[in-house]
Amino acid sequence: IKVPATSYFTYHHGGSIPSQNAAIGPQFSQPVNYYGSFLDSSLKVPTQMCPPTPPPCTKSRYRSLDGSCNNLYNPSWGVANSRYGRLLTPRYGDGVSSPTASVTGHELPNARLISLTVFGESDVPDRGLTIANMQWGQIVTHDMSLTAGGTQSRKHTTRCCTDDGKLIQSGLHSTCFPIIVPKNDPAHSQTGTECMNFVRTLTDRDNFCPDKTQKSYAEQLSVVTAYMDLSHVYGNSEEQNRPIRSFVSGRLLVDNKQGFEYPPQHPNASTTCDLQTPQETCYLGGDMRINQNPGLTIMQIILLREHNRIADNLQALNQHWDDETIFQEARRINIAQFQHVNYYEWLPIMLGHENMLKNELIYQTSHGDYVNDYNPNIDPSVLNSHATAAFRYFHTQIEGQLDFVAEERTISNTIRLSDWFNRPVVVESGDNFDFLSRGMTTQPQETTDINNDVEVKHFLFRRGRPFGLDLKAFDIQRNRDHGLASYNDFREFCGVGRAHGWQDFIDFISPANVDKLKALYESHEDVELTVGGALERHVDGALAGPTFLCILTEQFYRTRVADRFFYERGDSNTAFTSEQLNEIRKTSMARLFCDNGNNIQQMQPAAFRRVSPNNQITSCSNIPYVDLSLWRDHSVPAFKSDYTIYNAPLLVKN
Ligand code: HEM
Ligand SMILES: [Ca+2]
Repeated sequence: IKVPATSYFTYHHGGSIPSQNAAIGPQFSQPVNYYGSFLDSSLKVPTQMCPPTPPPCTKSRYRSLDGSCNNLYNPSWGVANSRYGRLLTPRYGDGVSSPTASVTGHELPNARLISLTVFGESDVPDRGLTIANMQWGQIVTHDMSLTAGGTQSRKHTTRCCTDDGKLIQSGLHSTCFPIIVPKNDPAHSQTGTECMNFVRTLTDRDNFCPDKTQKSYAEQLSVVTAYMDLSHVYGNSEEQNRPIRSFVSGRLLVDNKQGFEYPPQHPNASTTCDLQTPQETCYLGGDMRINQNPGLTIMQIILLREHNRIADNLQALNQHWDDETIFQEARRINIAQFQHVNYYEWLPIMLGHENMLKNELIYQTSHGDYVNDYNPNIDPSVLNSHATAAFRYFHTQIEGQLDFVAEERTISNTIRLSDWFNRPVVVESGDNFDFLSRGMTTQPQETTDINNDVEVKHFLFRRGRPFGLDLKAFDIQRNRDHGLASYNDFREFCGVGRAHGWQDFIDFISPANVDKLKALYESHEDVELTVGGALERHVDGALAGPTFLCILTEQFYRTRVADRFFYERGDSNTAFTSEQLNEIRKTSMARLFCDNGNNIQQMQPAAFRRVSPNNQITSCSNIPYVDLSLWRDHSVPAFKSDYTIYNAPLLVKN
């Protein structure tokens, strides 16, 4: 399919707002914050701890932990605990903060019902991609955003439903927005569950300091740095970073078990993991979601071990460097490698290589070329439409059965995802780390389509019970909670074309699916972004339809050009040497598995892709590596001369 000429392909480049259709009345969303400047004043914080204005930024060689001072003109852009960005004004039911309602004023159709009737649950293996591709996506997500006040780990402390699945009738908490289970639900009717606990995201209206930039409607807060800075490995503040550092030789803190490094034990395990015994492992990392599922935990451990591997190399090369210098230099290299894998290996699979080149998300670089297009006018905030709808579309790629795979790539065991949510012990017993890593790089992910695996559709976080939550229903409910503008609003914004009736959706949505929507929603204006976008036929070469692709493309453009520390920059204060940059560009997912498994000897060079005649398993020694000897520093601590830490105050307590 070809995308219409007026589409997103060029829309973020001349700095102009896309033209508006004059026929659109004021009831429809209009672009706001196109280049975003509303965040440039104070942040909202609980009244009792409104901080003084932060001190002016010092020009550091290193990123702050909370993201502050990345943008020197707007130091609070992209920081942890700030607002998501918006492309279009929200559609709250009351225009201020209540969940989206139908244009008729009625409630929107039940989220679980939409999940059950519009979205399927067939398990179709992807023809080309491995589970590692899906799993890396979740790692990218966790670096960029996390809704405030939520938890994805265990039972939420705010209860909207009773433990036996009934709606709490009186005194319902103001943040409750439970999903009511339809009467004839194929799963939950078996156990009599009538209510799924769902808690609304905290916004800038929830008990914060006075702020002159307060708008007439609520904005949700994200608790992690918007920058692609491995905040999930290093934490989002000094307070989160300190307990996970060893303060020796620049290393992150690890527990040594059978000779291998694992994250330290969480001091309050029972609050975040679903332990079967009090002794069971539960990890502490830079992000509270580290224990959520085994594949994610493995990726977090790989990035943790990679930090320590780099630190050990730097220490050996530079005996005169102190702990802080090694820590910051290793962190800087680890982030650079991560950004490289994201922009040059992973995102092209998701967004399409051509699309990325065309929109200048990447360039055709050679050797050590710098890319100097940093733009301090662009707000790096993660777009609400990206985090709450477009990027969540890839939940369709989740595979619910995880194979254990031996070095010769034979399957020795298979586990159910829902037996291991928030129980990371599975990754550290015996050879499981390597068996699961090879499973991830052997087993196909599920096809990017309208299906969601039953393990996340009926059994999410089931904690030993027969059934659990529904991730698709959650995504739909979250879309309403955040009051996202409608699918049709985004179609127009993205140049896909505003639909004037149901029939106009059939350009990208199959007639059968349009009929399903028509049977559920009262108006075509009611169809939500997370629903409509997920039904679109994909754009050639990408894994999303034109509306989602527009949002994803815009997001990853901003994430790169709004990051002063992006690894390809040539700025003399922060740049790698051109030779070092050339080395960073050799990073690959395959090499990360090789270097950080317990004992992984072989891998296919393109680990996000299935083994094939063009992508054969080979010895790790054949896979290119980053030569860290280029970081030998002859000029005694040259790096330390302009090194300062910006000690940002904690803005909002989690
Ligand atoms: C086994 C794999 C995964 C599981 C179990 C999982 C589960 C979840 C859960 C429970 C939430 C919070 C739902 C809510 O309360 O609103 C969530 C949010 C999200 N997920 Fe996933 N997910 C997985 C993989 C992925 C992948 C592969 C991607 C994308 C490539 C992704 C993207 C997102 C995004 C963008 C959010 C919102 C983040 C935020 O701003 O808070 N997830 N996921
Ligand atoms: Ca981050």
